[in-house]
Amino acid sequence: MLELKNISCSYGRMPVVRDLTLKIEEGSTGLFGPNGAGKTTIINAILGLVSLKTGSISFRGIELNKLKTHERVHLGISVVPQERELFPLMTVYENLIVGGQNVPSAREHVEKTLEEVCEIFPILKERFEQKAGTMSGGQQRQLAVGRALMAKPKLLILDEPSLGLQPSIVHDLFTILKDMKKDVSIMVTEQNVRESLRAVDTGHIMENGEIIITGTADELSNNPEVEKAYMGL
Ligand SMILES: Nc1ncnc2c1ncn2[C@@H]1O[C@H](COP(=O)(O)OP(=O)(O)OP(=O)(O)O)[C@@H](O)[C@H]1O
Repeated sequence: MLELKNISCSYGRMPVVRDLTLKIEEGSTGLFGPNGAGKTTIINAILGLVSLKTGSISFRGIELNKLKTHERVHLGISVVPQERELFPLMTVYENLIVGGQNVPSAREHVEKTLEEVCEIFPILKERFEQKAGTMSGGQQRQLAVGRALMAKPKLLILDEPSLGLQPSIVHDLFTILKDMKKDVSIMVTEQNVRESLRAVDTGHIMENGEIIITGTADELSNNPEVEKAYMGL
């Protein structure tokens, strides 16, 4: 579905992603690693917001390197950024509708997609008239995911969705993501390896801009190195 081939990115002279190769299949994948490992930079490179020093990225067989960000989004890549970036003064309903307007192929299905999103996140329907900025952190995260889904993506990328949420809410969110992967492929970056391994099929552990371990969720859960370094044991 998504293939990153030997990509490198830097900020000025500082290399941040180093000759990284990564293949993301349909289903769900986790990209794990500590603060500063380069996870967000990879997402920005996929969107074309950070340029590649070397390598190439392709999505469903189409090379992205020369495409603008909105063209990449139109191909079916939707990102939920770390900071959520909702429109806080607009209502929940308006935020969702805006999410469905960005991609031409999603526009004609807005009403149906809205129903589907509200089935996944019933709280959003209850709060349609509420201003997004007045909702709790967990509800705002659900809205951010819901808004991204309104674009009917083929690949949904979530950048550290657990950030700033209390553990019970994180648990619920990953349960929802686990169910959602039947309909849309998911790539999630996380520092919270333990929770996210419940929701993904495969995972990649990053350190210093490189992938150091790859495996299925089971393999990573049972890998003593992963347990020691990333699961607080
Ligand atoms: N715009 C920027 N300019 C300069 N350096 C940056 C910029 N953005 C990120 N960096 C640096 O690049 C490195 C990788 O950052 P990145 O945000 O990709 O990591 P991350 O794995 O997503 O971590 P986090 O959990 O903090 O989001 C870090 O050392 C960071 O300080």
